[in-house]
Amino acid sequence: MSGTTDRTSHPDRVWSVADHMDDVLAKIRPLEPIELQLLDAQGCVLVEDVTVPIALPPFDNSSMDGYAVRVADVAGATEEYPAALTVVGDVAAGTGDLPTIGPGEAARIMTGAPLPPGAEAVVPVEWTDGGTGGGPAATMRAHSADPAGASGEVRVHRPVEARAHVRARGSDVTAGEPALAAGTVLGPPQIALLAAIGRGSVTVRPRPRVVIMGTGSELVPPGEPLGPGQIHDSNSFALTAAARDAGAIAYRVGAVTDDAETLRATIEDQLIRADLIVTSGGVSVGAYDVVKETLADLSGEEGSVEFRRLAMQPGKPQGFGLIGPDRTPLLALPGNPVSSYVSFELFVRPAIRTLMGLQDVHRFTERVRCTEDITSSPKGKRQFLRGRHDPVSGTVTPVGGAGSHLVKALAHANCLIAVPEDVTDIAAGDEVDVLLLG
Ligand SMILES: Nc1nc2c(c(=O)[nH]1)N[C@H]1C(S)=C(S)[C@@H](COP(=O)(O)OP(=O)(O)OC[C@H]3O[C@@H](n4cnc5c(N)ncnc54)[C@H](O)[C@@H]3O)O[C@H]1N2
Ligand code: MOO
Repeated sequence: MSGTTDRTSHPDRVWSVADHMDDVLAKIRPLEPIELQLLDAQGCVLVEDVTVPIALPPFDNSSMDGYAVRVADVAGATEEYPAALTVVGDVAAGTGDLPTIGPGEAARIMTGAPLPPGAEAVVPVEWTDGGTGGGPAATMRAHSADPAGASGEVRVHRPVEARAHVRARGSDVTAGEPALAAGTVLGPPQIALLAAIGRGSVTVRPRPRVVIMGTGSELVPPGEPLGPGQIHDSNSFALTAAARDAGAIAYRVGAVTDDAETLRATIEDQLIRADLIVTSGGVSVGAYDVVKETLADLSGEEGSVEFRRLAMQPGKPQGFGLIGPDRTPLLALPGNPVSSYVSFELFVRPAIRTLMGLQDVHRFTERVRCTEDITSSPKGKRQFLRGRHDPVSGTVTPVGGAGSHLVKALAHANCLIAVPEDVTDIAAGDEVDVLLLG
């Protein structure tokens, strides 16, 4: 993001979205790498170059259920004039004890089983009589139901070329070649490769542990009845879900009442398990805005949190600082539900992804045509309206209004429409930038 050069924190300063984001990201470092079990490393960034220790496949093996044969024995075979071979045994996947295939012999072989010595190719069972003495087989009989299938005679109906239906040793990877480079994000396919080459653990940057704290004496958890003046706590749930979605291990702390001592004690308790703390609510100018009241007073060993006004709507009031002995980053988001979510998308998500060591920390932005007029975006502020992006027509339609309490519209949006600071009106058909939320 570009930023202006004025970084002084004068209380009257109004921060641009870009400057606040730059300031947050400049003070956050990727977490130290640790060794994690493979599945715990999902979604993490690899910090080692992984080399293949063993060839894959480790041995020549069959790609079909069928018969391991010598090519000359089945040359010219047809259904009318089949090649009759003596079955000398079964080779199941996992077998180490292999029969040797001599002239005129075959072994029943299963997909993934090692090609036995002497065999040059595999004939699928469908090209044989399956040892029944009848017509073409559709399948093999289970060994448990017909142990005799591993012996007797099989009639082969078609010839095969050398190495047909054989997966060669090392045809996937060879020992010593690079498997994955440092910097790779471990998704399911990368975890497949690591497991296949025998890696049970890898060195990665861990997922950040993010503590999400709702604040406000009016808040009641969903599932409990509301008393007079109360509302359900939705922010701590939305932000916890968003933190998980960003890649974090998220811990939700139920709503803390508007009491400075309780808030201070709760934050102190949570610091032990947090790489990042996110609060919602209590950052404006009211008489009960205890997040601001409590955190603005921190000093010395406790660290510090600065409260700012941003040229942004929603999301004007924001707090950011480094607190506690480890200087844990804390982002204090405004309480209005849409404000807290939009603030998360713009500032917390990139912070989480920076802690993870990821390169792409921001949501993808696209420029698309707006289907409706947008009027009265506040001058001098970057407005983020909720929108429904249609990738087929390349358009976006605003959902709901600008109110930062409109949770339903948020739930029906799949993008944020960014209206620049110097723009107040957008006409239907004009192009706008959208941040894609999916
Ligand atoms: N006189 C002024 N008043 C306000 C200003 C201002 O500049 N001058 N700014 C407004 C803006 S913009 C915002 S945003 C809010 C921010 O307020 P707070 O961060 O102090 O948030 P609260 O007052 O605690 O709550 C605001 C609103 O959101 C509801 N809320 C809070 N937490 C939750 C939650 N976990 N789940 C669901 N809803 C929540 C709360 O009940 C309030 O309705 O300040 C404006 N005021
Ligand atoms: O900035 Mo507040 O976040 O507009 O509702």
